[in-house]
Amino acid sequence: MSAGRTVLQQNVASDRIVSKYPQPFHPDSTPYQSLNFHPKVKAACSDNKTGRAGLKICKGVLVGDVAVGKTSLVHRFCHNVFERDYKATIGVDFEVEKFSILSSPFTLQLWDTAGQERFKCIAASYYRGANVVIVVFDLSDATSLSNVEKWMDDAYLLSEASYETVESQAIGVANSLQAEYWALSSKTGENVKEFFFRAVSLTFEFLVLRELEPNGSGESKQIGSDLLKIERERTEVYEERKKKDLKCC
Ligand SMILES: Nc1nc2c(ncn2[C@@H]2O[C@H](COP(=O)(O)OP(=O)(O)OP(=O)(O)O)[C@@H](O)[C@H]2O)c(=O)[nH]1
Repeated sequence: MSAGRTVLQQNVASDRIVSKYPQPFHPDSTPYQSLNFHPKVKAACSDNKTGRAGLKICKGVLVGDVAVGKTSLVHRFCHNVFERDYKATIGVDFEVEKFSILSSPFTLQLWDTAGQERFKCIAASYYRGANVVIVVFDLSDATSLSNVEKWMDDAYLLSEASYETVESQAIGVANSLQAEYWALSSKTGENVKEFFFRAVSLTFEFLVLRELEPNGSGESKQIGSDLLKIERERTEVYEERKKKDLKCC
């Protein structure tokens, strides 16, 4: 936790409190159209005698091409710093951020994976059990967008395109993957907090709803599991490829 942040009860910093449903980057850039937390989630959190909405942890994994800005994004959000000099991630880095969402504690584990080809196999093992997968690309590098689909194991190639064209294509890619798109800058900090608040709140809502289901932790097909579904498919394809050879570390 950065020095200078006010720390409240349960070790949650004052700037990690979510009381309103964070909105998407753009209404067209998300499959999640709710404007508010689910009424059941609100009710469970306001009447938390059962403790059902308490002590939740979620796992978020950042993936994407080499040097697209995964580490910078994590450092901007977790420590409010930006480093101009590129230092390659070796293997995987790990951060923990504590939130209070609708007055319930919620912990986000962030796994920042390396984009370099030689670390891909290591990164794949960290995807398992992820509640949210964040695929990062560089808006100034159309190739890194075309590789988003490689990361999600879908074939879709982009030609040379302007920033606006890349962005509208990115929204299309996100829509086709049932994922949500955000443009942000780790350099200036623009949209970084909004993005993580959104990601952690959607995951929180999903986990609370899943717990409120009659049979407890039944498999739901909403938010987190969509992301998990994509990831599971990705991991399955990866496992298949691994069997067929592929130079793996
Ligand atoms: N202008 C600008 N530069 C950025 C931004 N985010 C990252 N960078 C720069 O991009 C370079 C790569 O950033 P990293 O965060 O290390 O990239 P990465 O994806 O973690 O790299 P690997 O872990 O090796 O895959 C660095 O020189 C950063 O300063 C951004 O939002 N704007």
